[in-house]
Amino acid sequence: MRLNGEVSCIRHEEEEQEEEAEERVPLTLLAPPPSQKLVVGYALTSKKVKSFLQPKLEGLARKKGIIFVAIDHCQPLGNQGPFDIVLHKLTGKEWQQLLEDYWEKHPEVTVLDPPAAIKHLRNRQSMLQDVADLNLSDCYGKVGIPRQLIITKDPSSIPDAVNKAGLSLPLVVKPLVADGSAKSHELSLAYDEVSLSKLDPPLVLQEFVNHGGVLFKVYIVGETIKVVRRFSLPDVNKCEPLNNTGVFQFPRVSCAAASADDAELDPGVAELPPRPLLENLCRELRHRLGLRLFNIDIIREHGTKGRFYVIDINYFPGKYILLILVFLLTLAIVKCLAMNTYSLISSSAWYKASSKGDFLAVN
Ligand SMILES: Nc1ncnc2c1ncn2[C@@H]1O[C@H](COP(=O)(O)OP(=O)(O)OP(=O)(O)O)[C@@H](O)[C@H]1O
Ligand SMILES: O=P(O)(O)O[C@H]1[C@H](O)[C@@H](O)[C@H](OP(=O)(O)O)[C@@H](OP(=O)(O)O)[C@H]1O
Ligand SMILES: [Mg+2]
Ligand SMILES: [Mg+2]
Repeated sequence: MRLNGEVSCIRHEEEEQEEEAEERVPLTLLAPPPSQKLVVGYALTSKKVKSFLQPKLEGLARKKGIIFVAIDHCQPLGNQGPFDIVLHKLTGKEWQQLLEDYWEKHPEVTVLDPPAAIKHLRNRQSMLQDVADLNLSDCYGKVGIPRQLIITKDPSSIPDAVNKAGLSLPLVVKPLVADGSAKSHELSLAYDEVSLSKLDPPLVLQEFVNHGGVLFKVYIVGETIKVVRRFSLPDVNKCEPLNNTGVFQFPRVSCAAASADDAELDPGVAELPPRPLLENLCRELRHRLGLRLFNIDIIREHGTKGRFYVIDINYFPGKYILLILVFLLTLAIVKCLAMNTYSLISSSAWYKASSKGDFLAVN
């Protein structure tokens, strides 16, 4: 079995993604007529521009009739463009207001994704609410969220609150706000009750779920789902939690550049979540969240076959950018078709290719 986790060499991962996309996506079938251009306005942080808008991607997009144009996020959007699609990942009320004002006047523009829907993911409580409400359970497994407690003030009351809620130690301590800032990714593990009163709310305290040190990153791009394995935190011995005391900060493990490609993993840990279960979960979340570009982090409780927990949802993640390009191309074609400017031969060929599921596969 080939493990497809994070790889240490960025180039290697880019090449792999490109090969995968080329294998799966009949890109030649996806070219709108040369006269038809799709303008994608983007409002991204400089970090995101660097990781997403790589020259190779821009070049490929241009060949397919997609042009990326930087949006000045301090000026009204109506004075810029016109845009067919607005792709954005910026926080801030001013930007949100500018975008909403623009969208109200230009409902024909595709906004990836609606600001209100993204906002839902900026709070770790509301982020997982839809997964909890969904309470998905079928013959392939069960998907829930870890038991958790939200603390907004008074750290001295935390030990009592944890006791009352019946949460067991250790607890994963996460900042309530998940706005992409470095601080919002500062997580720690709290091993004892006394240390809990030294924490700095607003926080989410989440029960640690043993999962064999491997997590699944599920990328959702429109209708497409892509799953990879990443190394995660190792299991903790819950029978002797008192061996450890204190609060330990841990680094962004899931982003760490550690390859799982050649790792010898227990098959029960490495096995991907069942595809029908993921398809069901992703379809539901896509609708409930109203998002088209996001990823979910999901873990399998160690020792179980089908007990899964969603622990994190991120908007417009950094990987699988070629899938995003393909998604933009499909939007371009849909637009061309709507305007009747796309030839029948090309469209039927494209539909044939896409309905074969060439690039919709979960693997
Ligand atoms: N409840 C949990 N049980 C076990 N491990 C957990 C739990 N919550 C988080 N982790 C571990 O901590 C890591 C970081 O947690 P989480 O994904 O919530 O943080 P994040 O900062 O939002 O990460 P990302 O970089 O994916 O946005 C996870 O990848 C996983 O390894
Ligand atoms: O692409 P993967 O490895 O899945 O990691 C993503 C994280 O999961 C996201 O949380 C990051 O976004 P934020 O920093 O905005 O949370 C996201 O940051 P990005 O927006 O800079 O790409 C990625 O680091
Ligand atoms: Mg995560
Ligand atoms: Mg996250």
